[in-house]
Amino acid sequence: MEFIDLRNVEREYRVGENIIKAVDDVSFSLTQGTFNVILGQSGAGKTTMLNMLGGMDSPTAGTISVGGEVISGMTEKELTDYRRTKIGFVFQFYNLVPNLTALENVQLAEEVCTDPLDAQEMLERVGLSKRMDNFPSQMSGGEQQRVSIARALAKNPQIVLCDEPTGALDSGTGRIVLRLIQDVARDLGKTVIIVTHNAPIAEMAQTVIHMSDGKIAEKKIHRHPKKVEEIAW
Ligand SMILES: Nc1ncnc2c1ncn2[C@@H]1O[C@H](COP(=O)(O)OP(=O)(O)OP(=O)(O)O)[C@@H](O)[C@H]1O
Repeated sequence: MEFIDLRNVEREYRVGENIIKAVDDVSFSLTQGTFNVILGQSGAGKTTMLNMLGGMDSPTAGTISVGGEVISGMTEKELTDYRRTKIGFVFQFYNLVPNLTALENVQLAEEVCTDPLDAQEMLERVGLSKRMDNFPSQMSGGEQQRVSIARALAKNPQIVLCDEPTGALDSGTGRIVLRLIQDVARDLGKTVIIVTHNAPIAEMAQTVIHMSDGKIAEKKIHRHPKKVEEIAW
């Protein structure tokens, strides 16, 4: 079985009389240590998928396994533990703590994880060795996103989940951030999943899960994924 494995996953929402299938009978698998994109238009079911992979939500049917462990039937407490130890999150709007410095934001990982990586080293890896004592408000959007990447990696997670990580950045800064996620995650052997509506980003991925209307419209494997510099944005 692959590292991440989804079988016939559904997530239904009941709104009044109606049932909405945000994710509808989705099956796919992803290999450990790869760079993957879940692509889709607004309403396709990407966030619902990300929430289930990240242990914030559970499917109403089907199974999700990660590293041989079935997460779809976990209790709230088990899911909290899973989120805390196995997943690093990178969000569109960074979600840094405003009154903590860059270093302190990354050090938060040490408080919640059993096997964290060194916060200073993670900030050096993302090119911020000179900005460790800066507060988020003293940094550009791209720099704040680099702090949030360092924070996600410092947890030493198995999976890095990124929700529109370049959505608030100009294209040049977005490229730098994507290259960083790709390079640092590869060096550290992490499995990356980026959720985006931005189709060119998918060309960088080894696997693309294209979602439409809650279903998989297409699954693509790129034997030779493009470098971020080769992508027409
Ligand atoms: N809590 C909820 N209650 C009812 N319907 C929901 C809920 N969350 C999502 N949905 C519905 O499920 C579908 C998929 O939503 P989802 O947020 O996963 O899409 P998305 O691809 O992430 O979209 P976007 O890019 O706009 O964030 C949509 O039709 C949405 O309205």
